[in-house]
Amino acid sequence: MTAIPPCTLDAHDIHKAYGRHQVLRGVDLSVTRGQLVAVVGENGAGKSTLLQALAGTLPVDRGEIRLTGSLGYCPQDPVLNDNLTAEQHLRYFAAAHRLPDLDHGHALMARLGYQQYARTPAGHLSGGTRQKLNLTLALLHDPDLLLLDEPYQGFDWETYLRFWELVADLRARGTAVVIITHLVFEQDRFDTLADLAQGRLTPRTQATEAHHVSP
Ligand SMILES: Nc1ncnc2c1ncn2[C@@H]1O[C@H](COP(=O)(O)OP(=O)(O)OP(=O)(O)O)[C@@H](O)[C@H]1O
Repeated sequence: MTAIPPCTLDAHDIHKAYGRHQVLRGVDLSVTRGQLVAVVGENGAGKSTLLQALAGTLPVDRGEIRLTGSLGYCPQDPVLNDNLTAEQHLRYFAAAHRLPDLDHGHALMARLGYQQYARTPAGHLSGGTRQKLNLTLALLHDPDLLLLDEPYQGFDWETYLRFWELVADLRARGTAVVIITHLVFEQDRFDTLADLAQGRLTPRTQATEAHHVSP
């Protein structure tokens, strides 16, 4: 009998309230290697709350989250030190992840097209470039699971297309990716659309022919 590969992420019965405002009311989500999952839902539905909970940056009130492997998390608002350059951010994060060099970081910078800003303090970067750096930092250690909260806000069209090429490569190598998105036109790109409403997540499996839609 073939063994079923373990889920990269397995979240069960997640509850989270802010005071008396119950935002998550029993969310279940399983993500396997190479799976690309979209989390959709209205403004205020709790998508960012869910991603923060999955990333472990927000304690939950109830439920269980199991993660196999390493995690990369790209929050909605870049968490950068305005006084450090893009290059210095790479250096700090590389040290934190005990990476031997910055080669991967430099490759990501080049791929996302902002290497000319390597020596610019983050406080002087444009919103889109800050977002590119945010994404680079989440990808630096080549995580097994990537959680992205509206990662392409502020990206120009060229960068947006490069972003999707990058995601396709990651997925082909087995990275599991969860993305919060509001863009209806791109929803065919995902294996699964998971709808967050009334504090619960309802997954819808996409048609298989939709996997390789060109930009
Ligand atoms: N730290 C907080 N304290 C209190 N309430 C919060 C906090 N963070 C979020 N909320 C509330 O929880 C609800 C869910 O917020 P969240 O940001 O998770 O929604 P979202 O689906 O990501 O929204 P959007 O699509 O607008 O980004 C909202 O009503 C929001 O006001």
